[in-house]
Amino acid sequence: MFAGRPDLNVNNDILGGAYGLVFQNNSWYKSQRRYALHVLRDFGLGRPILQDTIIDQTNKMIQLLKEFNEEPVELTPYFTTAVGNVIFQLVFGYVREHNDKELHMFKHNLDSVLEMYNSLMGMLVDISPNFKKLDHLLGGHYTEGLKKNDEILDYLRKEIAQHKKTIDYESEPRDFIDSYLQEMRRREKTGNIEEFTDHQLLIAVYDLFAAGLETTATTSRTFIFYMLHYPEVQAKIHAEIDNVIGRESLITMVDQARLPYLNATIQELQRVAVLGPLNLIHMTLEDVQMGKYKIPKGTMVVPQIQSVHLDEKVFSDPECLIPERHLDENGAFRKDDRIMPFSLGKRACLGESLARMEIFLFISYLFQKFEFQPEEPGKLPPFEYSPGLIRAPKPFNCRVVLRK
Ligand code: HEM
Repeated sequence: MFAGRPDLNVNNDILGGAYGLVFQNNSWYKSQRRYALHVLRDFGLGRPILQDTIIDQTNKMIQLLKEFNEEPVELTPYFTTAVGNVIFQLVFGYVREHNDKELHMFKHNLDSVLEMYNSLMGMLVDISPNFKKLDHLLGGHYTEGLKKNDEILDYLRKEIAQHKKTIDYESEPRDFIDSYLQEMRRREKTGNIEEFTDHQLLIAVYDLFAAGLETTATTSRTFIFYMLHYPEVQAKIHAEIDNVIGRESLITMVDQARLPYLNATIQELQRVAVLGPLNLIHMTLEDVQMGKYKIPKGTMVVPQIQSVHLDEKVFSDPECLIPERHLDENGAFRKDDRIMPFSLGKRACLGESLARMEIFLFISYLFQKFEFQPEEPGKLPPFEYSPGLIRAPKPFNCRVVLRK
């Protein structure tokens, strides 16, 4: 009933209409969602390509951070490279170097487009496209955002064209684009193309970056932010990793169940950090009766995750990070369904398993090797956030100290 998405005018400008995996047409979202989930499962579980990429990217990040020799560093670009490369691997079948200009330009362009959604002009355009005529009076950000959007689309079109030249339709797919092209070919043969078109592929790929990059990178960076504020929690994570895994051993997803304190801290972080306070907009697909209220079909609904995560009736001291609340009396991890950073229901995050794998592996490896300290003793980064749909701590420096 709540599984629809509104038809936003901004999406006509950015995505050419209701396509992709986030804002796609409400009558066929299920088939696209199912297909994307199938591909993610294939690369994540069927063949552990993504786990290998995450571990490789984390090791590269560790090498780069060592080079700072404990001098202050801002971590955003390192998480951008690592998370960006996991999506590059998934979608394009290759990764980029840390200092690769195109990867960071790609992320910069995506940030500009996400800002458009949140801008005053973005909201006005949703009321009427005519407001675009006033963009120059408000600084021209909307027009600028559309230029960046064109650059992203051009980049993705080039990648898809390259895949079309090099794909082997009979072999295992190399990545998401190959899988999708093979599905299109199968459907062509049966005369059943439906919504599996070039444009849908383009926007689906776009959405994997738009939905998967900033979210995962910011969650990981916010984890470090909180560990600066809670050194006693950091010390317990170190102790658990030392006892269970050791300082040198490889960590894989099999080890996750052996690290209850780390799992509890990640769950608690995802509760307290409220990465997406306003979630994504939903729309009712039919009339809904909720108690005494009737919500007509086609109403926009904005679920507010923080109304649960930060409700003191649900969690005592809701603003404090207390991993122990997710451990039972034997120290075993308790998953809490009231904590829903990936949302709920038919439109819940499509990349949840991938994101969970990334966060677990990044964090476990980084804390196996490093202690994270404030830039100066006692100089903690303030709880201040950059404006936007995603609640991201403002950039902060920290010292990355190799554990002896
Ligand atoms: C920590 C990381 C992440 C968080 C917290 C997160 C959270 C969310 C949330 C709250 C939604 C909205 C669900 C709703 O409307 O009810 C969403 C949707 C979505 N996410 Fe994620 N996400 C993360 C990572 C990822 C990754 C890695 C990918 C894929 C590469 C991804 C792909 C998507 C897609 C495609 C949707 C739209 C689903 C639909 O409309 O059916 N996300 N995510």
